[in-house]
Amino acid sequence: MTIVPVALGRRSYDVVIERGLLGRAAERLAPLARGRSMAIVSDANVTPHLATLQATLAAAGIASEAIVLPAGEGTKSWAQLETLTDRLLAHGVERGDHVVALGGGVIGDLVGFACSVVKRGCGFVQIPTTLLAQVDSSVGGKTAINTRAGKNLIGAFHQPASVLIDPDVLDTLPAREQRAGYAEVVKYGLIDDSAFFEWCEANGAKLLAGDPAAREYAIAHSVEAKARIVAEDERETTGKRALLNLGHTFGHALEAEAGFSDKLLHGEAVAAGMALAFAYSARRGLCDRQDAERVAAHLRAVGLPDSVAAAGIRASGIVLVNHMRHDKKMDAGTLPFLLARGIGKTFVDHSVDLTDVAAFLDEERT
Ligand SMILES: NC(=O)c1ccc[n+]([C@@H]2O[C@H](COP(=O)([O-])OP(=O)(O)OC[C@H]3O[C@@H](n4cnc5c(N)ncnc54)[C@H](O)[C@@H]3O)[C@@H](O)[C@H]2O)c1
Ligand SMILES: O=C(O)C(=O)C[C@@H](O)[C@H](O)[C@H](O)COP(=O)(O)O
Ligand SMILES: [Zn+2]
Repeated sequence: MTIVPVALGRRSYDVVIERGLLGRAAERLAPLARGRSMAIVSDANVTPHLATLQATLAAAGIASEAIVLPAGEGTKSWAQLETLTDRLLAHGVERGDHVVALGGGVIGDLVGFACSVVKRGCGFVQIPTTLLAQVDSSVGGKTAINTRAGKNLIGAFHQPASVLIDPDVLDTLPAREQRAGYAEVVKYGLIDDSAFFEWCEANGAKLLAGDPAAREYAIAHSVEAKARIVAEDERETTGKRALLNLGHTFGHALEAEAGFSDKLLHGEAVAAGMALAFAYSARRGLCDRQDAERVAAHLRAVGLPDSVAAAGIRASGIVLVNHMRHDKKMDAGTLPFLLARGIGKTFVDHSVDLTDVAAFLDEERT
């Protein structure tokens, strides 16, 4: 078992990582249940794991009500937020209760946001069931839904009370979703840990094939990296947490162009976005072209997109840049960009000209 503390003063919590933990989750959830029925929110593809969780709770004498929402990015919407908050209120959730988010980043982000507003805030627990959610979205308290204007534009910071990670639930996750989650694993190496990027180059294929040791190492290492950054800059005000946005300004623009649909998964968009951030850094003379090519080569090697075209997007540079103008990092008309001086040397650049980014994206298409 690995326990990673997320140190946030009175909002501190532990991330527990242990194979088979789902079947023993009642031990950790009992104190949070307070003898009341727990609402468990999940999606239609996670029902086998939902059954395991409800059975272990029932065996421990804890009642639960399942709220099963449609799967997919479209569920991070006003409509599903309304459905979910209505269901939570009908369940009788109190401010002192803890709602369980059992699913990927979509369920985690939606449930976290719902719990930040229901009765002006109730507790929640993350039990992430995708690689992406285990290495990234379940930790750190960013919660949100998407709107017509863009990705994650309506949301709140609301920390979970606990994060319970069972790597074995990934056995049922489709290969494409494993790859998408792996993009956020690679991200930690690219941000500030070149040794971890080398580990990814050597072990990424093994991890994606379901090797338990590689999987557990990647999850623990990623959670430790995220916990360290979030503890330093919980609300993304100092620039430190913004590093976790590497590849996301490009990536969110690609996702918006894909209509937040299964055509392009978040992790796939982030993979292409990270390759673009490195290629743009090289074009600006900030980092060696070999580094940019090495990043792209690793992403391609594991089957992730490394360009706008490989992400299946045909939009012009200006169309993509217009999506970027909605980015939450926008500050008095300028958009801080996550660029790199090399692998493991990501930094925030405040001098990026969006017209130049549009020109770069147009060149990149040809
Ligand atoms: N809050 C954050 O810090 C943060 C960080 C990264 C990403 N995100 C958000 O997370 C979302 C993406 O999350 P995701 O990649 O987990 O997507 P997801 O939640 O849509 O899950 C991916 C797919 O896998 C299915 N699934 C989940 N667990 C499964 C399992 N164990 N077995 C079989 N199928 C399973 C789901 O039903 C879905 O179809 C995006 O909206 C992104 O913006 C948030
Ligand atoms: O936790 C963070 O901070 C991140 O940036 C993690 C990202 O992987 C995640 O996709 C996040 O939701 C993006 O942040 P946003 O503020 O641009 O929505
Ligand atoms: Zn992300």
